[in-house]
Order: sequence, then C-alpha cells, then structure tokens
Amino acid sequence: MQNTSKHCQITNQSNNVIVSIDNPWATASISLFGAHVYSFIPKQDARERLWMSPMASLEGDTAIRGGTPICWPWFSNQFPEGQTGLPAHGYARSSLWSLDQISDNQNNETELLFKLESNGLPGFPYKAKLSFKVIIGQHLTMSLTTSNIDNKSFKITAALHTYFKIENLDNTQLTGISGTYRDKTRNFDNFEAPAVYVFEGETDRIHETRASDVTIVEPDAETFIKTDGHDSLVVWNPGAKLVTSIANIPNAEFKQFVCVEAAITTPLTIAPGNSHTLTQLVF
Ligand SMILES: O=P(O)(O)OC[C@H]1O[C@H](O)[C@H](O)[C@@H](O)[C@@H]1O
Repeated sequence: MQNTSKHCQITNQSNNVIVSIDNPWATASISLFGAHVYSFIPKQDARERLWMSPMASLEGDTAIRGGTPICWPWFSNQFPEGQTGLPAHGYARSSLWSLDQISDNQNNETELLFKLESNGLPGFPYKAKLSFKVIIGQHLTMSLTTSNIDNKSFKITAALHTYFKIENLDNTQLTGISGTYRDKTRNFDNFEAPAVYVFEGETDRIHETRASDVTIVEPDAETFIKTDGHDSLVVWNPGAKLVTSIANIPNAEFKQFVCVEAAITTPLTIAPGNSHTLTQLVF
C-alpha cells in the first residue's frame, strides 16, 4: 500500500482495519471490511452526514449496518436467474478489501483507492476487478468501478446503499425525485412519486430514474446527493413495524435515518475489457 497522506490514521480492529481521516475539510471513517465509509463530518458545519447503527459490528465478521454498504454483484435479492439462497446484496459488503493508495491531492483532499477481485463466486462465476475510490474533501465522493477481466460478458446490478443521518423522519422530505417508482412493499406495482416526498410507514421504492440531484430537506439542515452511472435511485426506511425484525437496528432508531441509494437495478452487461462506474457524492 502506498500512503503519502498526512491526514490518515490506520488502526487494526479484530479481523478488520479502520482508516480515519482528519484533513482541513472533514473527518471520515472507513472500514476495510466492505470498503465501507461509515462517518463523514464536513468541518464547515460539523454535521455528521452518515447514520451508523449503534449495534453495527466493525469486527469484520458481518456486514456493517449504516454508512455506505456496497451492494455487488447484485442489488437486494436480484440473484442471477433461477438462483436462490445467495447472500442479499452480494459479496462486496462482507469482503475484506485491500487499500492500495492513500494520498492528499492539491486541494488537500484525501483520496483513497480500495480494491477487490473476484475469481468466481457462487452466482457470479466470472473474473472481475472492483475499485472503489473515495475522496474526503468538502464533499464525500465514492466511485465504484467494475471491470470485466474475464473473456466473457457478465451482468451486474449494484448499489451504493447510503444511510443518511437525520433528526426525525417525520420532519424530513426528499426533493429531486419524480416519475414512477416500483414499490417493493406493494408487489412491485408502479406508483407516481409524491409531489411532496414525505415518509409514512415502511418505504422500499425503486425509482427508475437517472435524475442526478436529490436533497434531503430537514427543518434545520439540507443534505445534497449527486449520483452518476445509475439507472435507479432506491429509497428505503423500514418503518416502525419492520424495524422490530431487523436485529442490528434499535427499534427507536428508524426515524434517525433514510437510505437514498445510487443503484443499478436493471442488469447491466459489461463486456470483456470494459468497465462501469457508479458514483455517489454527498455534502
Ligand atoms: O437488510 P439488508 O440486507 O441490509 O437490506 C436493507 C434494504 O436494502 C434495500 O434498500 C432494499 O430495497 C430493501 O428491501 C432492504 O430491506
């Protein structure tokens, strides 16, 4: 690993390694297990942007609940045709990645490059290289590049499944999402995105849109999200009932986060030698 950054600290934690950044723009924490960004606090307003479950494990034994899980090579349970019993959201969020490079750029932002290779996995029998570039600056920028290093084409779905920290879901709105969505809580039927996007109960929506700008609007704060390389934006909150069945989210916490995910939900074909990049930027 090449580390030329003046703003980075690396600590071992059980089967995991934690990378902490403190530069002129922001502080951030990233777990090597999952290449998982789980804290981003811009110094400009000292407000944490990412929600992290107080019950999340950083030991490198199980997927981290909160921050930005990387879903790959499939999103949710969109397993390759006819297959069952595969891990939800794929393998990337529960793999130990390697950290190839850390450096400070000319704007004093910190750039990190994480890598993972697949040489054939249950449900994904292909050779692929993943690189995940994270920039900690005024913005948090996360770019997941999938490269096909096999001699046949493969298909992926994927997501940067970010949990955003909010004060109270009851006082939170989204702007920037319109058109129809598929509702997982109602048989994947199509509905029109609400003109005033508020939250009432379990929300699990696939908005098939390439819209790039979404804002989480709260009474005293706005969080800006920009997305690229996606075909969908997924909006998820378990609501009061479903949260009771999720082991690593305290029941009372469901109003403290909303997931707005940069996603590929229509299988995307990547030909040998080609690559695709999915990006989410947060500030
Ligand atoms: O519990 P997880 O496997 O982390 O998934 C959490 C959620 O991820 C996505 O947002 C899906 O659309 C949801 O259906 C799922 O419940």
